[in-house]
Amino acid sequence: MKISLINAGKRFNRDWIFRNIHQEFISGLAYAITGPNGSGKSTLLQVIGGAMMMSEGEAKYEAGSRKSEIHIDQAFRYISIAAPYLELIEEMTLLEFLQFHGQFKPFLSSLKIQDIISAIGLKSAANKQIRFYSSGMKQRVKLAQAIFSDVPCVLLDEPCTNLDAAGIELYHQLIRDHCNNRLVIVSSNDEQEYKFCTEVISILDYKRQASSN
Ligand SMILES: Nc1ncnc2c1ncn2[C@@H]1O[C@H](COP(=O)(O)OP(=O)(O)OP(=O)(O)O)[C@@H](O)[C@H]1O
Repeated sequence: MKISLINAGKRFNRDWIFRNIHQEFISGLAYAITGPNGSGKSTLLQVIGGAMMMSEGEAKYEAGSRKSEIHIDQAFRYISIAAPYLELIEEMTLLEFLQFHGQFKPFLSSLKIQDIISAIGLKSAANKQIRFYSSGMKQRVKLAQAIFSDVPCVLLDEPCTNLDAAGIELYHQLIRDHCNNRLVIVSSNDEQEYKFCTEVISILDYKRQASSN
């Protein structure tokens, strides 16, 4: 998969959050979007994922062995995202939630739902409603939903939110085991969340241009 941003800019009302981003994101590489609180990391991640319109410029999505171009309306089929602002369906148990999710976005074909539940260490809570989960347990579910979806691109916004040391280790394990040949983009200001990323993009580089234009 390849995502290309061409002259991408986003503003809210009169404030440009970023401008003039020319960047390619290519499968097999892991990218970090870094910057302080409120700098626009989540906004950029949503623009990349096609979940938020940009204010200027364009995004191009290509997938498959022939790198066929995908219309932005269909990009969601190729992309999964875990983010603090995305809610789980808390009335469901974990088992129900994963079964439900899998109907819309299938999981990696080598894995059964029980394997996914075991992989995130929530076997004993599989039949408990998610609303009774701790914040760290919910974060594990969000990571599973994104990383185990059978898509070429995984977007992770502050992936270690609420995770304890074991949860952080699990996160890195999931990345090592399941994300090698995929396109991974992490939005974070915490180095331990993106230490595996070889490409680091500082949103501040695109804010200077935003404020001087
Ligand atoms: N829907 C919106 N309408 C207006 N302003 C918004 C909207 N969404 C975000 N913003 C503003 O855009 C800026 C960037 O927000 P964003 O959430 O992308 O930052 P961030 O770098 O991800 O922050 P954090 O590290 O705190 O999560 C902030 O000033 C925020 O208030």
